[in-house]
Amino acid sequence: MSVINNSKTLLTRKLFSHARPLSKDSFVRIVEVGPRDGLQNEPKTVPSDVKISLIDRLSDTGLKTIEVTSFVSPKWVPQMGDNAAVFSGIKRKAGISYPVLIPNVKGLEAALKVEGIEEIAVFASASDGFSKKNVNCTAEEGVQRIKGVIDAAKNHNLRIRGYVSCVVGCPYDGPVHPSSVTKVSEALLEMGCYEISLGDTIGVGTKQTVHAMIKDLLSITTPDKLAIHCHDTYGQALVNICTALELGIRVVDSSVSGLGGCPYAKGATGNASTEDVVYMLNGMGMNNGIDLKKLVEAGNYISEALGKPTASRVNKALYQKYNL
Ligand SMILES: CC(C)(COP(=O)([O-])OP(=O)([O-])OC[C@H]1O[C@@H](n2cnc3c(N)ncnc32)[C@H](O)[C@@H]1OP(=O)([O-])[O-])[C@@H](O)C(=O)NCCC(=O)NCCSC(=O)C[C@@](C)(O)CC(=O)[O-]
Repeated sequence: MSVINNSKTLLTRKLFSHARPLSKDSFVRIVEVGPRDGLQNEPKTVPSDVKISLIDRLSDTGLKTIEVTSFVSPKWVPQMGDNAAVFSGIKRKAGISYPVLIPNVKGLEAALKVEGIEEIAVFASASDGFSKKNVNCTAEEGVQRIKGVIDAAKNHNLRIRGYVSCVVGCPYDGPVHPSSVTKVSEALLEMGCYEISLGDTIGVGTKQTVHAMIKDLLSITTPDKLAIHCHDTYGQALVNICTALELGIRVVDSSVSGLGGCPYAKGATGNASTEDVVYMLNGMGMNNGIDLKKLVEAGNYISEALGKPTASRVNKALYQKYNL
């Protein structure tokens, strides 16, 4: 289906024109996690060429960071079993970082065999319950395992991003105290992560709990070392992202078409959709460098490939209503 035709150009310009001239300070970097966080939870195998085509489309939208895949055990997450083929198949563009998620040294070794991997992401949990289900060890053991990965990665000059999951609530342990998040984040920063992405894995956070969690972190670090990663299970993702922006965070993780969820976090839905985040940022006058129309097209591509409706409200409104 043609996404745009000439007769609709005027309408399109109107719809996509709300970005205002912005100060440098207001730039927000979006980390697109759809190809990894988004697809890892899909029950049916997504063909590698579909994943590659999605990433190539995303590379044309203006995104500066696209998480491509994970090198986790295929026994645990079969959907990511084609990691090397997917990474090798994409057309990498200059100026875009393509991190991959790494759980252990074995995963790092596998990633190092693939040409072109320059950035990795490691992941820990602020709660024991989720850590045990997700990586088969306690949160503390998980941090020690990550240390091994980071020490080895440093020998290869890789950039290392850190995730902390369950930053406000755990599906197994319940509410998570901010101090647990601060403790794990501090350890990862000290080990050499350039940034910590704060994952509300099951989307239970509210303005108040997310605010308290970030405030606690700001006693040991600065907002430029933090990113926010919200799942939208309870419809709070955009509010929680705004809360992070108000506290000075300028990196937002999101997932095209609102794909996603973690196979080991029961009931968790997808991330905040990248289309919704970009629309919101544009409306707030916060520059992000992303072409919303191309993003909507990428979102529509993957929704059609998966045979399910988009979870993005903005995608629905712009694509389906106006047939762009
Ligand atoms: C960490 C382990 C491996 C421990 O799993 P384990 O079973 O304790 O590990 P193991 O060392 O006993 O290995 C089991 C088997 O897996 C193999 N194996 C072991 N490691 C690898 C590897 N890297 N690549 C390929 N194969 C591997 C290993 O060789 C062995 O194979 P076997 O001998 O039975 O044939 C496992 O628990 C795992 O892979 N977990 C990952 C789960 C996952 O991917 N979860 C989703 C990502 S996290 C997330 O989504 C949250 C986030 C980041 O988005 C932020 C947020 O939203 O909060």
